[in-house]
Amino acid sequence: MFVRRIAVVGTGYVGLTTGACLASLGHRVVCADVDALKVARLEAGQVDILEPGLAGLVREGATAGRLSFTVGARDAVRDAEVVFLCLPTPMGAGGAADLSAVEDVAAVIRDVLPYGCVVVCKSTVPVGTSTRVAALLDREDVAVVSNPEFLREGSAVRDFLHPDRIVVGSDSPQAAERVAALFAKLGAPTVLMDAASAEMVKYAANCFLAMKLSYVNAVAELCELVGADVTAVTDGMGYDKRIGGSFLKPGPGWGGSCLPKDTHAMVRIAEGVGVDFTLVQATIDTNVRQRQRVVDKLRAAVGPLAGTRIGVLGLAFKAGTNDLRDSPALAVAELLAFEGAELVAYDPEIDRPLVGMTVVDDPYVAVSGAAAVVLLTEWPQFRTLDWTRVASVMSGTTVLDTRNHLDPDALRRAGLTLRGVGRPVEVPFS
Ligand SMILES: NC(=O)c1ccc[n+]([C@@H]2O[C@H](COP(=O)([O-])OP(=O)(O)OC[C@H]3O[C@@H](n4cnc5c(N)ncnc54)[C@H](O)[C@@H]3O)[C@@H](O)[C@H]2O)c1
Ligand SMILES: O=c1ccn([C@@H]2O[C@H](COP(=O)(O)OP(=O)(O)O[C@H]3O[C@H](CO)[C@@H](O)[C@H](O)[C@H]3O)[C@@H](O)[C@H]2O)c(=O)[nH]1
Repeated sequence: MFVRRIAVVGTGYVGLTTGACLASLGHRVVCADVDALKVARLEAGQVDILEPGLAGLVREGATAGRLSFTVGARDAVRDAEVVFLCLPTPMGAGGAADLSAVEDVAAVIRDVLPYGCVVVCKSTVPVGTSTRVAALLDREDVAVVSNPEFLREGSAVRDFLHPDRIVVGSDSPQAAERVAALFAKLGAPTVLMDAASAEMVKYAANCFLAMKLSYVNAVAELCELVGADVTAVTDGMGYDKRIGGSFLKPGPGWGGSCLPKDTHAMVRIAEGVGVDFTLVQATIDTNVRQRQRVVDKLRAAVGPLAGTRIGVLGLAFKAGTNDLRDSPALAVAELLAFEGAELVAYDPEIDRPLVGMTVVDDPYVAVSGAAAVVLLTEWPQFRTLDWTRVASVMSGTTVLDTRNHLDPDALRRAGLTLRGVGRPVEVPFS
């Protein structure tokens, strides 16, 4: 394997994982960020995001002299053969992807890139961004490659090192081969294509995943009305290999730093070429409805929410992460707070104050005095709470489990009334 000198710009979930994993494959990697404090912490071996295995890889890479950190992109790229752009592309005005960080960095590095290096866009970006980056770089000797990333938060290192596939797109086949070769050791299926198609793969995949989730949430809604149990329904569906059993769990709506912004961006991309992508818009609308459904169920169970104490279990957008970006739990909490509910929340990985609620560091304090408890994130430890103790400190008896995560028998034994999603009003014994 060729050992390459690599620069990674942006040390967030994608950049830090990319840098640490490429260093673990033997490459020499410099990671750059604008955030000087973050760089200082990384230099000291401190990783602030919750990603199993990442801190270990960062320390190993640094100790072996293969991984270093610096502030600002210019110094990082001076000596690089390959430059990965792992920059944020958040939802901008009107829902389109905001490409300013990618464009700023392209403009900042253009005159210091070594002759013949390759610039790789790993950020999720609309079709045409590679061409735009190439125009900003304005360097005939520098090829631009699209290499979308498919890792999930909470399993970033595992997903990076054991990907289902690697997608590499470029209008320069040689540059695409050069980038694909960096990952050769992973032995993953590698799909080479043109840049536009690679850029589209990422949105098409994320929108499909979001559509699957909105579909299952809509099926769950129907199940409640017709008297079916969505758990049995998805079990029966998932054995069909064409459907697959994963991504079929209903919940309080999907969230996180990617699916919400990428679905909105896809709608805008379609609009830009005169297409009304109603399927993706309906996926978004169905998702927004799920949050209101949680509030409606709580109101139906305990009456008007103004002045009513609700215990909230879980704030992160899914279990296994401390990321709150576009968390459905926060969206639900905001709706509850708007109706005047008094919220006391507990999440095992969140210990900072949040607007509209009191965040506590003990689940039993969160549920104390609550007329109802709502579980919004499927942390494993919630299953093993002492539900008899929970029942003894609550003022009411309703537990709304928006993830169908809890053990109905344990709650029933504690004298609590469990309401789930897509299941009969009172969840039967399992
Ligand atoms: N988070 C994920 O699970 C995930 C997975 C696949 C793809 N993506 C995509 O990857 C991209 C990055 O996402 P992320 O979650 O890693 O973002 P992030 O917000 O976690 O990290 C981005 C980093 O870039 C830094 N940065 C911003 N402007 C900079 C600049 N001008 N120069 C240097 N550094 C700068 C920020 O300080 C931050 O550390 C996005 O396009 C996202 O859609 C994210
Ligand atoms: O059966 C399921 C699976 C997921 N979710 C929810 O869906 C959201 C997104 O989950 P997940 O996809 O695991 O989170 P991310 O880490 O944001 O990963 C997605 O977004 C990344 C950024 O683009 C992509 O790289 C990944 O492939 C894609 O799965 C979360 O709110 C989950 O709770 C459900 O409600 N039910």
